[in-house]
Amino acid sequence: MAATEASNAADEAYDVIVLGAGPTGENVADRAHAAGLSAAIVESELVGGECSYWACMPSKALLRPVTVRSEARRAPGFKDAADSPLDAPAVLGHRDAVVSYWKDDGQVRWLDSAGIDLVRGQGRLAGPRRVVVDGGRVLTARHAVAVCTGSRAVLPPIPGLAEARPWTSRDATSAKTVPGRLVVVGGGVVGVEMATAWRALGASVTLLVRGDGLLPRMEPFAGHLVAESLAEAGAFLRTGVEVREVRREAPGGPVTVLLDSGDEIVADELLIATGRAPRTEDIGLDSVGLQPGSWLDVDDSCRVKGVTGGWLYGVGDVNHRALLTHQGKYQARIAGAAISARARGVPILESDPWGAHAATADTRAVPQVVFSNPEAAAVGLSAAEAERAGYRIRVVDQDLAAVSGAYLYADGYRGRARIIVDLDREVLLGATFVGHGVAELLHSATVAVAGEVPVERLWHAVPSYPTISEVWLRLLEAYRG
Ligand SMILES: Cc1cc2nc3c(=O)[nH]c(=O)nc-3n(C[C@H](O)[C@H](O)[C@H](O)COP(=O)(O)OP(=O)(O)OC[C@H]3O[C@@H](n4cnc5c(N)ncnc54)[C@H](O)[C@@H]3O)c2cc1C
Ligand SMILES: NC(=O)c1ccc[n+]([C@@H]2O[C@H](COP(=O)([O-])OP(=O)(O)OC[C@H]3O[C@@H](n4cnc5c(N)ncnc54)[C@H](O)[C@@H]3O)[C@@H](O)[C@H]2O)c1
Repeated sequence: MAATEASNAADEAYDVIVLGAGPTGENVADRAHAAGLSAAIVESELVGGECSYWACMPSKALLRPVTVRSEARRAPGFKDAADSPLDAPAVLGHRDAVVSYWKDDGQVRWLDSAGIDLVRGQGRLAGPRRVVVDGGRVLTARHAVAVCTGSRAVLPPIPGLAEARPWTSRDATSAKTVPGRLVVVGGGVVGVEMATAWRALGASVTLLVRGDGLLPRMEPFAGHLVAESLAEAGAFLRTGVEVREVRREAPGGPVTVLLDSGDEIVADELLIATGRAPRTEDIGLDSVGLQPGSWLDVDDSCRVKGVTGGWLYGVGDVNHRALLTHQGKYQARIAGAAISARARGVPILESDPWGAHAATADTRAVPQVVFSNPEAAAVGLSAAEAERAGYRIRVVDQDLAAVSGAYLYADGYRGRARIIVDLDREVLLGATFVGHGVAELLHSATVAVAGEVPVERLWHAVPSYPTISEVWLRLLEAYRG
């Protein structure tokens, strides 16, 4: 259909059309509907998206028993009981239940109850404000189209890799049996979490990392502590290696991974966890003057730059601002508010930093928990990022094991905490915690960073005794001297 073709009587008109019913798309549609706009959401697979079926939910279902067992092993009275291997079929069965057996009835019911129309099929832009579903049904948007099509795993151009049919994150989160030997390529979040889970479920795991450590986007001590614990769990970690070639002679047979060093590793499965690409190659971006396959370049209200009329939004993974479910949902709340304000003709949007229509946290206060064993949790800038950005900073470190709450939490507790203080404003730019039980500690730091709470006021935020949160006190004492 020509990009300029006018809408006709058979077209279905909505105020807002959302492409992709992942966590982000669901929330854009919900916010639009809550503001009194009509909304349709187009989904080609399962309502709930990657997060619900092949990412956050199944991966955390696999990892939770790993953490529980590890903590139980450090609790007097439990050690022996927790020494036996994990019951892999039970863990995999629980994972299947957590993802509702890859059926989306529950999420569809939620869409119904929220008053959002679901259109099943592959959506493509066909010119301004127009979406064609599966090449037939035509939807038109009075105010906005929000592209929330997410991301998929990338396969690097390694000879023989595609032919070897490696696991991607989808296979690693949905596999029905435990491979005997698993090679994982990539030391980022997916690589670390999946190496942790499958090692604990009984696989012999070799983790191949190109750089010099794990979790390179976090403070270096996070990667060190997680690597130490993976090694103690029996995983093999090889840093500074590059995969040169991959061979699988027969489908389902063993796979051989050849390294630059000349070494060969033979395994039953190979997981490639080397990052993501946007799902924008076949959504008609060319019909509105954009490059198919590109990340969507958006402003702080998540409106795509350079599109005449300003009706196109890119929200969630697809804009590459922060590839996390909670940030996608946050962006959805901001974009939903901006769409409805613009639809009402509000003359000036609240687009200053931290305004209602600016996803400011995306650049200042992104929290992330890596559900490794131990957990690694961080928000805001690392020391290296703060220095690169030109801040005058002081880095304050504390041994988490020295806190009474940690001492009681687990025998032989190991962990570390760091805050980054902006010396000019005396507020926190970032914080990192590594150790058992720190996932739930992170939000305190997120409030401090996003709230730009002055250090002198944080001094009055008294942590309960004896909790791991008491590390806040130690950090502030060390800073104030
Ligand atoms: C293994 C793994 C674990 C993760 N764990 C976490 C975690 O613990 N915490 C966290 O915050 N983040 C986690 N993430 C990241 C998280 O999954 C993503 O940030 C999140 O799913 C992004 O949401 P989204 O709605 O933008 O995209 P998606 O969840 O990818 O949803 C996009 C939807 O769009 C649909 N779609 C695509 N193209 C079309 C089209 N043309 N027409 C119609 N529909 C279309 C897709 O079918 C999909 O349903 C993890 C990622 C991976 C890979
Ligand atoms: N708990 C969580 O919050 C969670 C869990 C999983 C994934 N995620 C999100 O999903 C996204 C994707 O995760 P990911 O781990 O795939 O990506 P990533 O970008 O975090 O890590 C990919 C790693 O692979 C390395 N790499 C790239 N090409 C390579 C190659 N050819 N050979 C070897 N190594 C190579 C990169 O240097 C990088 O360290 C992340 O942005 C993350 O935020 C979040």
